[in-house]
Amino acid sequence: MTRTPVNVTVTGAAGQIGYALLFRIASGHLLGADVPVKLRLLEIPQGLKAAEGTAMELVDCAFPLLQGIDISDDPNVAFDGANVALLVGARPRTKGMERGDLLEANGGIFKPQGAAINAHAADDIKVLVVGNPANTNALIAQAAAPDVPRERFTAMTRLDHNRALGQLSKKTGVPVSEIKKVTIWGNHSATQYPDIFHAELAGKNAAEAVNDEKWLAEDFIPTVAKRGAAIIEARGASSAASAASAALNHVNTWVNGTAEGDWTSMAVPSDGSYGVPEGLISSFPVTTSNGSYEIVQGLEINEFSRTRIDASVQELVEEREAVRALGLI
Ligand SMILES: NC(=O)c1ccc[n+]([C@@H]2O[C@H](COP(=O)([O-])OP(=O)(O)OC[C@H]3O[C@@H](n4cnc5c(N)ncnc54)[C@H](O)[C@@H]3O)[C@@H](O)[C@H]2O)c1
Ligand SMILES: O=C(O)C[C@H](O)C(=O)O
Repeated sequence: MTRTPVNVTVTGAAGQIGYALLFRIASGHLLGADVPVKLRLLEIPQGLKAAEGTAMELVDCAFPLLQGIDISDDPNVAFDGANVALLVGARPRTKGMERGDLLEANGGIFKPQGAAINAHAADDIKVLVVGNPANTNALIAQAAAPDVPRERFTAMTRLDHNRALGQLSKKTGVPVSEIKKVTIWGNHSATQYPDIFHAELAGKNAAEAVNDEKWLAEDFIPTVAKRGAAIIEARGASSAASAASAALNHVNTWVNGTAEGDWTSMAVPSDGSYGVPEGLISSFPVTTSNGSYEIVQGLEINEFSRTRIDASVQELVEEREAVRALGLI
């Protein structure tokens, strides 16, 4: 039987993450090697020509799974029938811009996009927000989509999760494939907390195996948390291929499930678990199956972790207060 194609909407399609993402979606890395897709690309008017160029290249790849590409600058068109939405396009911080200005500018993007998702997306819509500040942009889009179940709005901390795996592997020599149960808590920002106290390295507790709290506090945590800035410094542009790869991982895991004995990190609406105020879109350890996720329960949080989780969550609280004051949620 021929499968119905899945409609995947990508915003910011002509940007650098978009360029690293679209070819892999079309070749089956988002949903699976047997799932046909239709791409719906959203750009601002100035980005349409470049998006058309990318669409020409996608056609030229003759991907067997790609069953159509539509391009629009109208969110109501781009989200029509969307089953998966990757909200990548965002307003970057420019010189002289305060955090409040950044949140307001992004409100102008994510509020109408949330409303368009509410009005036009498919009933099974799953949303991943990549564009920064990702957690709070997801909150803005969610607030504008009251008819969509709130748990369908998520933000990306999978890149941070993957960065943590990479750093642990580099330190210990244990291959990434044998590292499990790493967690990113909180915001996708420099306050995030990469936690290895529950992680396993080749079956052994990672914090015990590493046994080096100085490295943990002074090297591992800041390296992971500030990796985005380090990439910008080195490349002169923010992470693109690794961000695209993490976005594919996030959705693929959400749809197809976490491996037995492992979990992943996703920023999802809090249900109050681990003292994170309800409704904040904060990163947690989650397991997924049958297209749903659950926050891992019952983990013991030591003092070292508690302070760091609370600091990142406090930043999210402040961002929520700021967008509330701006009338965005
Ligand atoms: N969550 C993460 O882990 C993570 C990692 C890396 C980058 N990011 C963020 O992802 C975002 C995109 O990064 P990039 O490198 O692709 O940026 P980019 O500037 O190369 O591309 C952004 C694209 O979005 C488009 N755009 C802007 N407003 C739009 C709108 N209203 N509708 C549709 N498209 C719109 C722009 O025209 C541009 O083509 C940035 O906010 C970046 O900070 C997040
Ligand atoms: O775009 C940025 O500011 C950095 C990005 O969020 C990243 O983590 O690489």
